Amino acid sequence: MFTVGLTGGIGSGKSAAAARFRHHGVNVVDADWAARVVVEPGRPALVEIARHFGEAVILADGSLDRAALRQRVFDDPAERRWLEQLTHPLIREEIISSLAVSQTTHSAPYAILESPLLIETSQSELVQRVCVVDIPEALQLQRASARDANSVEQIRKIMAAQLPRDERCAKADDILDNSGSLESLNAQVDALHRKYIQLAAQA
Ligand SMILES: CC(C)(COP(=O)(O)OP(=O)(O)OC[C@H]1O[C@@H](n2cnc3c(N)ncnc32)[C@H](O)[C@@H]1O)[C@@H](O)C(=O)NCCC(=O)NCCS
Ligand SMILES: Nc1ncnc2c1ncn2[C@@H]1O[C@H](COP(=O)(O)OP(=O)(O)OP(=O)(O)O)[C@@H](O)[C@H]1O
Repeated sequence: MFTVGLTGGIGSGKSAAAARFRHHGVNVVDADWAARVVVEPGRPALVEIARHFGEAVILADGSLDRAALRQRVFDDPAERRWLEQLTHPLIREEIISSLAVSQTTHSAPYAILESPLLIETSQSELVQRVCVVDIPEALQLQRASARDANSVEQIRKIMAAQLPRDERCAKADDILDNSGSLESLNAQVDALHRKYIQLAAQA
């Protein structure tokens, strides 16, 4: 099925845009969700993580202590790369399975892959078009820190591990400007939805 990649840095508004695409009956597959599934208790990747980082990243109930691992990997790029080489191939497989159900379960003629690291990884091979949710970096920092328990310092480190704004926008086929209101974002998504229906029909 024709698939559009929806990307943007942390706190840019991908989830907000994705919610509007879902409202139109589009199957939105979320890479952050896939990243959680592959490290659930009982999955081999969680055993590997515990072996590499130690029991300090495992909670009493046996699940991953995400805050502890976040601290470890965004403080040390080598540790982040280790985690990525383990999880990214698994995340990709999970995404492929979730995209496969689009045709049978959703009314829209195209699917969305929502991913913060679409352009940074081989996930870009899974899409025919790239849509970037764009906001100035200062606003990104402000919205992400208002939402998360993460400190401003930690969000800066996460942003540093992602593509710079200009490089991401340079790879975009379409750009959603989310520096304004949610109403403005929704109106832009509605226009893109109409465009993607046409593109899917031609594909
Ligand atoms: C380090 C982990 C455990 C922290 O979990 P936590 O629940 O705190 O954050 P969550 O997964 O919701 O991610 C929040 C945001 O951080 C950013 N982020 C996450 N991982 C990465 C990464 N490897 N590089 C750059 N940014 C990242 C994204 O913008 C994401 O939306 C988790 O992010 C993780 O497992 N990351 C590695 C897998 C990955 O690359 N996921 C990104 C989607 S493919
Ligand atoms: N246009 C807007 N006006 C005001 N607040 C907004 C707007 N768009 C999104 N937000 C808020 O900004 C925060 C980040 O948005 P959202 O969660 O959609 O970003 P995201 O790109 O999915 O982030 P992440 O990569 O961290 O998952 C949320 O608290 C959201 O409610």
